[in-house]
Amino acid sequence: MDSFDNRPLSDEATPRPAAPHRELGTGDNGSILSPDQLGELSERGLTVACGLFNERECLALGSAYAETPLYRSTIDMRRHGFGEGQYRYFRYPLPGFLQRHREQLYRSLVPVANEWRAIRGLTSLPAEHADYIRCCHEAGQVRPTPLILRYGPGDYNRLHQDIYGEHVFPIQAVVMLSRPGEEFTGGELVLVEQKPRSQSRAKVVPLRTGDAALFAVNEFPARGSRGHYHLKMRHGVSEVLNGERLTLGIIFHDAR
Ligand SMILES: O=C(O)CCC(=O)C(=O)O
Ligand SMILES: [Fe+2]
Repeated sequence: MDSFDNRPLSDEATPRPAAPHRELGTGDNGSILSPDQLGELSERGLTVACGLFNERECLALGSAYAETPLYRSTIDMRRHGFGEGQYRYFRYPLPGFLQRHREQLYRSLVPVANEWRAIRGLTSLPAEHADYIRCCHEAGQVRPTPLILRYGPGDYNRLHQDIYGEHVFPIQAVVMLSRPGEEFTGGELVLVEQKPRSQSRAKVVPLRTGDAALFAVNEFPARGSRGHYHLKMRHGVSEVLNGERLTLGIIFHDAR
């Protein structure tokens, strides 16, 4: 069972000043993302949902980093040439609220994913994550991909793409669990966009605690004068200068 959900989440933690949150969930489109956010994601391959995770959820996930039984594997980034730092993939069942966020986010993101797929001439993905994950599992992609990443001073994450098999849900989320500027400095999330026959463009994504960056996993379409072209995306993290930086990654496909 999901013991994680029953753990006492301390309400006595030092209250953080509330960030001025961008509106989440207009209700009109049944999405936790506003039409503006979905439009920005669709056209630019990136949007930020401020305060998607609340303070309790961030604290709970941050302090759960040390709880080994929650994870299926722990990766030393240096050993694999991925950078410096460590990350841990959750095992199933995911903590209840993480499972709910993954399903709810999927439901909000799948219209953009399907719009991108239609431009590529690909079939639509199911509206519900449970049905999508069944397709992954049937294709042998059975290992859960949500993860927590931990970076200390000098740690960083090389530019990469999180593709784990034939099934690739084209959007992923990175949620900031730590308090930037207080708990760590440096460590910016960086996206690099590659337009065909052009030099690369970098985008630094400022995130506060609980904010989620939502961005293209491998590519997204843009309209050109002669139809669509595709921009390749890679993401990484600049060097952490001081302190400890924890993030949650939510990837919607599973891994082989
Ligand atoms: O730590 C970050 O900001 C990036 C995490 C990441 O690469 C991922 O979740 O796929
Ligand atoms: Fe990643």
